Amino acid sequence: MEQRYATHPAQVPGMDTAALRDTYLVERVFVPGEVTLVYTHHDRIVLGGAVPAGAELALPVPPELRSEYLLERREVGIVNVGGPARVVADGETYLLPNGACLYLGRGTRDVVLSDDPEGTGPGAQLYLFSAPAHTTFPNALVLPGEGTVRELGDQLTSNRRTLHQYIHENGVRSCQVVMGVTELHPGSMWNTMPAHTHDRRTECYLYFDVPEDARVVHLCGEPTETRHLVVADRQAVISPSWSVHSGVGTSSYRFVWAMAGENQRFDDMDVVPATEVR
Ligand SMILES: O=C(O)C(=O)C[C@H](O)C(=O)CO
Ligand SMILES: [Zn+2]
Repeated sequence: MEQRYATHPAQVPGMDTAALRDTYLVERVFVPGEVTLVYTHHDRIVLGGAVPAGAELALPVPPELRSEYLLERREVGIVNVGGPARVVADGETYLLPNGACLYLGRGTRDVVLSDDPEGTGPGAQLYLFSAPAHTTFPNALVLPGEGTVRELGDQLTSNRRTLHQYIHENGVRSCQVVMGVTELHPGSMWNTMPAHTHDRRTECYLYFDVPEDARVVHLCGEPTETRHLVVADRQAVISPSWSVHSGVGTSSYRFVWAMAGENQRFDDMDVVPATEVR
């Protein structure tokens, strides 16, 4: 499993584009027929993707975790960003249409990922976001639109968007993971502007439904020492607790946001007025 070690904000000014991308961007999340996992030491998050491509994929247990199975001491949030999926967890079957979110708690041992055999169209693409878990919460499936919905932004500021909270304090309960999906309305391009940081949590974004010829310019770094990453469809960004995480696309898109750390309070964020960003 690829490992990304924790970074200090003072390292960023010395990073060129390649170093920024090697450190904070995960370019190949979805590989047909595989489960890919990346371990970041920022809050010991494991993120990755599973593309069954007609096969059945078991959640792997990377030797670096020194566990009997992936969720022995962990929990995972899964969002399907592809075609209809099926997840069988310790014998329980969950069917995930595009946009659905499944939470699997600590102690869930046998997890098998596949395309929904009754599904049609493209194959499943499951985004995985895992954090250490100190206790067990029940497995739970949330279908698109069933979570807590927030309507944000305005067309006039090109950031009109719908934010779906799935795993959070007032939704599906978990130890650390907070997870949801934000969709930009047609013609809106900016997410998370004004930007913010939250020193209590690391946050990762997986951008998806980015047209093939489009890109998202993702703003990162400390508020007064920003850098950017040019992100393509189905690529993920690791945002340390001290980093802003905002993006503007050359087209509208969706993204999965997911956090882990000290608390699970979604609104616990330190907003940075656009006038103060450098
Ligand atoms: O578009 C947005 O705004 C978001 O999706 C914000 C993220 O959920 C986030 O950064 C929460 O801390
Ligand atoms: Zn955030």
